[in-house]
Amino acid sequence: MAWLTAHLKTLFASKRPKNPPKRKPPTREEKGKYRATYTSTDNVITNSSPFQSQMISPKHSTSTYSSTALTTNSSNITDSDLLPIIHYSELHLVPQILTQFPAFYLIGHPLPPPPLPQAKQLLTSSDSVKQSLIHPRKSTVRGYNHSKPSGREWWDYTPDHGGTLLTLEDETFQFKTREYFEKSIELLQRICNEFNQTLTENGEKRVVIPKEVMEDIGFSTMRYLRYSPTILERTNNTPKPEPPIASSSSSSHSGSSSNRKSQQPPKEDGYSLPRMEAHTDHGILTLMTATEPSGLYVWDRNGKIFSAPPIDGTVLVIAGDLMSHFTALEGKNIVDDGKEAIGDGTVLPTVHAVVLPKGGAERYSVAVFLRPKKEMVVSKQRVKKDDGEIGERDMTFGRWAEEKGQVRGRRCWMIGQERLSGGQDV
Ligand SMILES: O=C(O)CCC(=O)C(=O)O
Ligand SMILES: [Fe+2]
Repeated sequence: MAWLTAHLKTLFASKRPKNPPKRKPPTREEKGKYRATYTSTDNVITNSSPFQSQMISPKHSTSTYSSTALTTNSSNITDSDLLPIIHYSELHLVPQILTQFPAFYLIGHPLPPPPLPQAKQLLTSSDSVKQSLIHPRKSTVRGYNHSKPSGREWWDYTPDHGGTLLTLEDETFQFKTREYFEKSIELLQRICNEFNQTLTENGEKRVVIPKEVMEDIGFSTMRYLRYSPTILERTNNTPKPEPPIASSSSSSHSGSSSNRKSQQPPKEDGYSLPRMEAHTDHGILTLMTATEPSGLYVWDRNGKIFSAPPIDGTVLVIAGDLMSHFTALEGKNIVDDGKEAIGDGTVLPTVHAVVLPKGGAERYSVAVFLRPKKEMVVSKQRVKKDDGEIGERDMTFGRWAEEKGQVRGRRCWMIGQERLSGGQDV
């Protein structure tokens, strides 16, 4: 496992990609062009959007879209930290965009409205209903789960058996859930296909993402999440100072201090706001949508943070761990070669976290995870054989996920960002 820890460190300790794409600051003319396109052409994004992210329209050259994002090296969140928005008709831009941005919004897509009402319906069901949706073997990726100290609960869809297991007995709920899941997976598979359209030097298409990802839903799933101050439970392990001697005799009942502690209202100090710790997703791609208030943040490979609020009509797409395996430099693998395997076209997994803003409102979100079968080989790993020769061993998706799970702090691969994760696993 040392290899994995070392690998995680090299991936994210690197401040810059090995061959960072050269980006020139936008000229005044380019900036003007960007504004003109934004307001006058596609008219898809309106100024009513509270977050005016950049639109990558069919008329844009790829050199234009980095204009606002390259103006600062700071990891502070500023107004100019905007994620790109691309149109469904421009999916071919995705392989390049994901090397330059940790996420993008997709507009003009064929998905039905996001099943946020269904997320609310399920996650505000009675406790007995929720208990009945817990997986018999307590799987945390199937059925209902909660994490009270993090103020969130979630439910993972089970696609097998037409989505009829561990679900609500409600036809509309089941229909809308299955429909959104299936259409989202199709969309993510289409995006994957774009990675296989790049030509090699011989003019052949380079298969970056295994074909079976496009043909099989594998271990894909969809998650409904609810973040709420009412779920939060104060679990501060810091021992409380002993009560003063004078009063201790009268209050020496055992457990009184912890009782007092649990009666305290949750303190809104960033560690006790509803949240999900910084992490990367195991799979290939994740599609997300949420209600306000948002609280979703993504990091790029240089440690720069982008806020990723919901924007009407769009979905947000981020990269999972497997994208870095699939898009590593030819002949290298990220497990053994670390930074050396990262080239201009390598997509790193997107570190992301949710922290609800202070104020008490709830947040619902839907995340669709494109994941292969557990047995799918995602890369080769070099091993020293008994006779001293170097051989290769298959790294399957299942093994990757399992070994990542054994690394302490596994979900926060980003060195130096421990504060957001609270240094804890989830
Ligand atoms: O709630 C969200 O928006 C993010 C959920 C997420 O990152 C996850 O479930 O892995
Ligand atoms: Fe995630």
